[in-house]
Amino acid sequence: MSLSLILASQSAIRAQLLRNAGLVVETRPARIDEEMIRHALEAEGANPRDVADTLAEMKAAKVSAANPGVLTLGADQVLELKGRIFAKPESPEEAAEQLRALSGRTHRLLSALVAMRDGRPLWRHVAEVRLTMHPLSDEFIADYVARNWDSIRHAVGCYKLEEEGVRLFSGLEGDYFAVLGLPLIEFLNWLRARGELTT
Ligand SMILES: Nc1nc2c(ncn2[C@@H]2O[C@H](COP(=O)(O)OP(=O)(O)OP(=O)(O)O)[C@@H](O)[C@H]2O)c(=O)[nH]1
Repeated sequence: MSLSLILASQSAIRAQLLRNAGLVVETRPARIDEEMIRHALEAEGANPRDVADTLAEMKAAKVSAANPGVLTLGADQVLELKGRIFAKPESPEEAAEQLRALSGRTHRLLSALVAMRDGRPLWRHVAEVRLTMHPLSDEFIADYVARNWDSIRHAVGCYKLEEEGVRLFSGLEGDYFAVLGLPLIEFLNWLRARGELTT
């Protein structure tokens, strides 16, 4: 019998990664006001890691409370460049501006996952990935965004590593799954240690 869980996320790739691993996943997006919470946390001086962890926990908590007894996951990603936090782009222009800022530099992606049951945190992990972009011309950026906007609009970094976005990078230190949306290996290790996975 495969493990069943609720994923408190609208992220299609997060659900796909968990299903590809053989888990039975029901998605229930948490729909919290991430921007308001992120700004409040930053105003209190929270660092990007804590912002991602807190948002992931809040998403899990909201959905877990409404689904008693069911293992519920909340996830969040924060992109940080030189202390500045980036969120998902609202427009192609914003995506181009963000990619110009990331071009030729190394940024951090903090990918948080929190597991809860009945509103109680059982496990949490924040993976850090350092991604180095090679220098991109403004012309390439404009063309890349025009061709990929419908896809990259759903990604915090304005790129999808499993698609053409891989071409933007000259280096990556960390976990591929954490870039896509969640630290999958660490989560499966925890499930296995609890005896909730047979392999
Ligand atoms: N497919 C893909 N998605 C990416 C990549 N990098 C970041 N993302 C997505 O960017 C989004 C980060 O924004 P979040 O606020 O954490 O999540 P969300 O999509 O708003 O969904 P919620 O969990 O409901 O908040 C997630 O959906 C990630 O899966 C990537 O390389 N590939």
